[in-house]
Amino acid sequence: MSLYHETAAIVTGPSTHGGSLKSRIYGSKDLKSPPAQVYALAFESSKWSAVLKEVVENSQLLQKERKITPTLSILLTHDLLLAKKGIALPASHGLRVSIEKHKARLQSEFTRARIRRKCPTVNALKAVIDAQFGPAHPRWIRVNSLKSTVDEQLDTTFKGFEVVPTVSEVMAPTSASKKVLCLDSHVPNLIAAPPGIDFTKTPAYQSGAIILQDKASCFPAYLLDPRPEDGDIVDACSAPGNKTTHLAAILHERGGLAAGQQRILAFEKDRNRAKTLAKMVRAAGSDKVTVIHPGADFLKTDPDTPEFRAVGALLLDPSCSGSGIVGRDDTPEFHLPVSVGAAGKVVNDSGGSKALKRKRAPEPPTVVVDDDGAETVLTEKALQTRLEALASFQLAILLHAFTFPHATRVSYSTCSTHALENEQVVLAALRSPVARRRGWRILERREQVRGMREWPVRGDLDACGGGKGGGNGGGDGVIVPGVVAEGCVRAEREDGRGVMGFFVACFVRDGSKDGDGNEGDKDGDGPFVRDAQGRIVRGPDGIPTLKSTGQKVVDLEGLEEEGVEVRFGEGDDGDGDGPFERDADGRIVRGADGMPRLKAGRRPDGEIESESESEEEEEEDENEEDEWGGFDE
Ligand SMILES: C[S@@+](CC[C@H](N)C(=O)[O-])C[C@H]1O[C@@H](n2cnc3c(N)ncnc32)[C@H](O)[C@@H]1O
Repeated sequence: MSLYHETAAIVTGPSTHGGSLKSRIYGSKDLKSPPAQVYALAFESSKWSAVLKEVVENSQLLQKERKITPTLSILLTHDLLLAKKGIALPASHGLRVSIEKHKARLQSEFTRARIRRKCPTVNALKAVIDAQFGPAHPRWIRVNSLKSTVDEQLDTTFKGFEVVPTVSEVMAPTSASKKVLCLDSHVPNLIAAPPGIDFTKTPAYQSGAIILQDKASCFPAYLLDPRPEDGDIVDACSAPGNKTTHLAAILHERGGLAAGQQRILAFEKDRNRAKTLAKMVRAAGSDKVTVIHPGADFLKTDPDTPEFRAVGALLLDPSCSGSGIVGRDDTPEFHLPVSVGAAGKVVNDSGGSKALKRKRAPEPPTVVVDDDGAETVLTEKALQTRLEALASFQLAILLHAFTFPHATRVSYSTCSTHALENEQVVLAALRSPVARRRGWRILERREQVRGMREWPVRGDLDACGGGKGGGNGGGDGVIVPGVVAEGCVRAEREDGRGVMGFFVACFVRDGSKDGDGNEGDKDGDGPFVRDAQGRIVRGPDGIPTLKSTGQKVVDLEGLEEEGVEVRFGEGDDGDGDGPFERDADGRIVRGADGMPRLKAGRRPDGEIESESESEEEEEEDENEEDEWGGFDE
């Protein structure tokens, strides 16, 4: 069966699977054509079917070609007039021959339909159709403060754009390809532009001055609110690096990086994804302050290792079900053309105009998305099992972060809409022995940075145990559901705010409990010795000194014996230019994984590097540059 017959059968046939168009297609065991192709054809043809119905009826195609059913006529006309590659059938295939015979007539009816809609070009008509049916989602652009400023971008990349006050004006169908933008009122340095404008070819995008990143995905680093006094910051699950680079931008603005006080320690378990992370970090200009641990499982790190003694804050964005980013499946109505036969009878292959769109009955979410964006349709039971496994992994990451000796802030986020991965993980973490022992509590709404405090969509009260009340969000063992729910931040797809589905919460503690080394922090400004400006004092080796002991937090001499990985963004050694190899221009030389190379051929993992190995890495590194396709959202 051809792609067109299979798609027509899905579009018109009775649904045995129920649920959305996507789950019906991906759940069908009988399809011979690739499900993605069937879905794209069904969805796109539905979007265009109101226009194509006119084209087919006015060209009298159905009267002339009796073998083409009304459903097939829409699918074929769509590909003939709108698909880049035309009809996906061999040139001699009967269906292709039947439709291509009428190309000139169909084309001229299409032009008439376009003019009736007052669209001067096909692209203008496409923009109108996309705006009607495309996701109501602006293009979110984060100006990377490591490389540029909002003002600079308004004068260059966005020159000629009209600044409008609300994101709904940017998302309005009439704005689809208009030069309008909105400066976000919650997240600093964030701009919303219409989805129809492609920024990936702009110099700003290519140089890393702007990064395409959904607004909700900017919440974790912003809510974590890292400051110079927090010391080193861990990003536990980093690739592709949107939040890692956002952390760097925030720290840069606060002067922590300029003073060389802080590093970002970025973990990524998957080595391939760590390569993407390294590219993104380099392109965003934050490579000098970011130490990437490629292939490293954050859960296997030992928080008591001297390398982590200066870690004051952690950002946790672990793998999740991805239900917040599942593509919209709000399938448009499929308009069928009507053909009047010789006897004046209406000919129709499915009994009149049929809506593809199922009633929006509550249906269990059945699609999950992995870290690489691959979608899987699951039964409700399988979904529940998957969510439980994810939730226990997410909780493990959170509880591990709670044990870092000097950590006082931890953000936890997912792009999932399921309470099981969100509020319930937060509650379980607050109830955990380590949270109680070390005084971890939720960062209450009133304590959050302005933009997050003012963001109106909060956690699910029922999922937090219901009820309302004052009090606090943990810490001394008292967990008040209303406080926890208000402390949690949610983002909902399709609520008119133009964001993806997302969840974030931040945990804090005062750092004086549990004999964790902070007892020397009597003045409340953290565990390290500071200069008159309040900056952490580091020795020539870049290591801070603890107030409590007067000793450096890392005993470098002892490290090698202990087999500890020593990795610094920047540092000094005997000859004053740091421990890493540098090129003729003084730039740090990095391996294929983005890690700086230690001098004397010593790799950060402590092994001696052979010459041939190092050449291979360089070659690989060059190839990677070629593959760099820009930032992902
Ligand atoms: C949701 S993605 C992170 C997205 C990233 N924070 C960003 O904003 O670009 C989760 C990442 O965590 C990684 N990961 C999962 N488990 C991990 C672990 N135990 N240790 C380190 N990385 C892990 C996955 O490979 C994946 O790349």
